[in-house]
Amino acid sequence: MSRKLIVGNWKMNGSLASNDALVRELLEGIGQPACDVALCPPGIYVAQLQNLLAGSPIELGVQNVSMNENGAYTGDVSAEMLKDYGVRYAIVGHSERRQHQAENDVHVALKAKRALAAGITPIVCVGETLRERESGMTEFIVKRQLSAVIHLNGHCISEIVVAYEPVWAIGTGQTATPLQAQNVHAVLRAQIKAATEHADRVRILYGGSMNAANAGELLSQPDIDGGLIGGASLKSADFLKIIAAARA
Ligand SMILES: O=C[C@H](O)COP(=O)(O)O
Repeated sequence: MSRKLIVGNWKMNGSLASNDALVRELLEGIGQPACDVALCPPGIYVAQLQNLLAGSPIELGVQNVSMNENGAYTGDVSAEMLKDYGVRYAIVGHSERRQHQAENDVHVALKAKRALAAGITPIVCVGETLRERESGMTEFIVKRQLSAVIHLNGHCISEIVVAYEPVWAIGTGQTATPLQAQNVHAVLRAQIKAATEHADRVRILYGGSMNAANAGELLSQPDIDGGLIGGASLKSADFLKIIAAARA
């Protein structure tokens, strides 16, 4: 497996001043990381982050991308526009967008397609709610979510990143155990293997209350290739510790 990938998803947090301070602290402490690292600020700060991260080992990502090409889509930002700003990754299908913006599997698959067409790597989020887990539907839900993306993107599937984010673990402090996460990652890995002979290129990240204390054990699981970090990515010391825990 290739280098691990650690992605900070700032969600709707930050300001010009606090972004500047956080990125400077990260750049002072990061050295030569043993993994790939990216930050996904709110879209309005993409230009600021492009400048702050220039020439650094940290790449730029975004939290969303339009499912449409340029045109009459008020309020949308296209993958082509994001590419203009040096964006390397786009999170698609985060559960907060599925829940609050009514995004469905088809929207997510289209967003992944637009990102790939623009040369941006989509980070496709999948994950079950607590009720779905308790009903024994975890495998069915994550496979359904990923299969929509596979169906629309065909052989390009080897170019995506997948993030398994159990909804019940996001922002709750209730992390999936390493075994719970590994079991779902193994299911996703098998699904990707059935879709492409290049499945080994696809990194599967874990997200959901990953922090400096639990990152090492989660990242040591055979099918966990990195992390998608929310709250802990807003604190430079914590995020740097997670980066340090991510060795190939
Ligand atoms: O995108 C990140 C995930 O939603 C995880 O967020 P969290 O680390 O705050 O639980």
